[in-house]
Amino acid sequence: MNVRTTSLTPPAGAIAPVRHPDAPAPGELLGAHYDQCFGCGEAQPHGLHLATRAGEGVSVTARFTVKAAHQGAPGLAHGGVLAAALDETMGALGWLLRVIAVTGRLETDFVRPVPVDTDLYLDAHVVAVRGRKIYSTATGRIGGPDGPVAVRADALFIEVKVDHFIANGRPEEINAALSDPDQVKVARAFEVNP
Ligand SMILES: CCCCCCCC(=O)SCCNC(=O)CCNC(=O)[C@H](O)C(C)(C)COP(=O)(O)OP(=O)(O)OC[C@H]1O[C@@H](n2cnc3c(N)ncnc32)[C@H](O)[C@@H]1OP(=O)(O)O
Repeated sequence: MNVRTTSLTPPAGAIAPVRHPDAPAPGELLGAHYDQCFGCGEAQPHGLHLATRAGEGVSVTARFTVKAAHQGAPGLAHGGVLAAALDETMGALGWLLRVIAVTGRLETDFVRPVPVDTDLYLDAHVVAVRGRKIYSTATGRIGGPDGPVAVRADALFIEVKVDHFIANGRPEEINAALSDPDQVKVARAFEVNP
């Protein structure tokens, strides 16, 4: 029987990530990869509206303002929403590697409660890569980029082909995304190298 490891520690043989030569310059705003994305889409009314910037190496930073719609307990962010913010931030790292990847496993530590109206300062980087497996880590701080840690996560992203979305996504959204006349937007909806 093939027993899958659940460890998020990169295995022997994992290598350092390589920033793609066409990756956006450090400090550059990445913008939404898909305008309906719950994490970053500008046209998604229920979304987190995460604003992500390229960092040095294979790293990004992001800002997320916790809104009333993101509550779990009264006045506090829902843990699943915070996990989504960490997931989305790490998801953006694929754009610096120029690979399409989806989250396979995500482990989150909730360190401090995060009140509504808080700006969460997120940073993420790829730790190592082994074949299709991308090991990443992310931290969310409150009060500023050097503020106390509120949440952190480790994740394993798995590289996929664009067929992953075409075969599994609902046809109406897939067709709408593919028929956008802006080819860069089409490419980014699926995080494909344009
Ligand atoms: C466009 C970018 C948007 C970014 C948005 C933010 C990121 C997201 O939220 S993505 C959405 C959430 N994620 C998903 O929907 C993914 C759903 N899962 C899947 O489609 C599949 O399980 C998938 C693609 C991850 C893996 O399936 P498959 O391609 O068949 O890979 P498979 O051959 O099983 O595994 C490949 C390797 O990864 C490992 N692996 C796969 N899944 C896991 C897992 N959950 N935990 C640990 N290891 C795993 C396998 O053990 C295997 O390792 P090895 O090569 O060492 O044997």
